[in-house]
Amino acid sequence: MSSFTVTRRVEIDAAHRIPDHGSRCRHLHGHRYVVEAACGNPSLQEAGEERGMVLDFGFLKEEMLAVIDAPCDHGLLLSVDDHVMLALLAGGSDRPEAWLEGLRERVAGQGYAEGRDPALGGKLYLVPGPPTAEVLARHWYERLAPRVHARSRGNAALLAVTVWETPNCWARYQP
Ligand SMILES: Nc1nc2c(c(=O)[nH]1)N=C([C@H](O)[C@H](O)COP(=O)(O)OP(=O)(O)OP(=O)(O)O)CN2
Repeated sequence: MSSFTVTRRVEIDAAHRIPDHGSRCRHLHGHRYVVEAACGNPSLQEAGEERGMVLDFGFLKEEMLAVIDAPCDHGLLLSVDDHVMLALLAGGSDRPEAWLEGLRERVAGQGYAEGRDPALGGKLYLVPGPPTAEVLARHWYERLAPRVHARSRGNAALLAVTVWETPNCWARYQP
């Protein structure tokens, strides 16, 4: 059976750290992340403005910018369990415990928390585990998949998300 795949790439700059890492990756550092989303469809759409397409590249770009670029570009990607970093940032809040509790509730409820940190005012994006390339690939897959489905009116499916941390290291989530 034939099938078609389209892939869109977005790039962001972000900082992270891997708190449990035994070497240098436990220290706060940055990456030029490259994120690729691959979408598939066994056949091309037959009507409307997406006729002849799996999914309009432009629609995929809009969804990736909303889910990845807007909350994370020039941001700080942390684990909700990174108590050291979160305690530092909470120092900028009038009510640090309430701020931390709010973040924990949002990560438990929806799988992530986004916003501004009260110390530096920068973008802060929390995920449930260490922000490795693997965890981020799975996380962005889970956020993007329903948007791809909706945006293609149920025609296309998100197949995989690939996250490049460096030009030589990448991880892919493909359920
Ligand atoms: N399986 C994974 N291993 C590592 C991850 C990861 O997300 N998944 N992340 C890191 C660090 O964040 C680090 O920034 C990248 O790894 P490292 O080996 O240090 O990369 P280099 O700087 O040597 O990469 P070059 O492309 O060679 O410059 C560690 N491991």
